[in-house]
Amino acid sequence: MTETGHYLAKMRATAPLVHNITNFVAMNVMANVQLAVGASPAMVHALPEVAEFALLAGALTVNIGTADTDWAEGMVQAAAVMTRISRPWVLDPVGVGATRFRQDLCARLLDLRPTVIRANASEILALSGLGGQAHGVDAGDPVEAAEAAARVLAAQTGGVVAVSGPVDYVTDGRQAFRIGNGHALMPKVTALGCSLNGVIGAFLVGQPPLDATVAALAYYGLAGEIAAKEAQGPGSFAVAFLDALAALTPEALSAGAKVRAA
Ligand SMILES: Nc1ncnc2c1ncn2[C@@H]1O[C@H](COP(=O)(O)OP(=O)(O)OP(=O)(O)O)[C@@H](O)[C@H]1O
Ligand SMILES: Cc1ncsc1CCO
Ligand SMILES: [Mg+2]
Repeated sequence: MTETGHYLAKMRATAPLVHNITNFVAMNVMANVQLAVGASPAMVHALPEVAEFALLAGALTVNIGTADTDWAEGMVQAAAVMTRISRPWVLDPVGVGATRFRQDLCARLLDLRPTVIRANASEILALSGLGGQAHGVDAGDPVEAAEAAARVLAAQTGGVVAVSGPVDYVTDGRQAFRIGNGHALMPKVTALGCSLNGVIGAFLVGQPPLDATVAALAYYGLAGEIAAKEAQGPGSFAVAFLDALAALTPEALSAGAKVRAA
């Protein structure tokens, strides 16, 4: 694999416009994360304009965390546009195991073949129909428990599947990687998983999906490690994390990335 820093440098050089249909909890955090990494975020979900806006973006992210009926239609319309014009899009099936509405919406979105699915282990298990022990939107299963489900989903969609957790697992159904970067404070700040989708989306623009996703995860986790060194707890960590994302250089990423083939 090419060095991870290469993908960060290329993303920053293009400063891609990323269209996000995300949840109310994540909107502000995610936009700030995307600005910190060097991308250009736009949070657009209104049904009359969402498909039109998708045409402008280099990548789309779809997160079902606080969807309602109109948002769901907008997600399907925008994802259909991206698939039709061969641009990348990322699906985060937040809390998919919890309700019928989430399951039905995710089934429609899976049919549109997301370039990348990024979720915690419990969501990947639920999405593949294998169950899982979610606590609402939080994971209750270890990453290893979802690795086989991730491979099944990747084969089904033809895309990349990323399972986040203490050690992330990424596969396209043929190759797989584990990324050891990250810090235990990350799941203590809400919407950091959601915001990670936005970083993956930015890395996907004009770059190969599997390698771009691995690089985005290593970058995100390494920024978490750096931020944790000065944080007193989840509050100061959130602030330090934005600073670390902005300050990390491609060279430091290549040096600090903990990526191994699985
Ligand atoms: N225990 C941990 N140790 C180290 N890194 C972690 C740990 N848990 C999560 N991470 C990292 O946190 C980031 C977000 O992943 P996480 O699995 O928490 O997403 P999520 O459950 O979808 O979060 P949310 O729904 O709150 O947005 C990833 O970069 C992941 O590697
Ligand atoms: C807490 C929460 N509830 C719905 S979406 C969300 C953000 C983390 O997934
Ligand atoms: Mg999540």
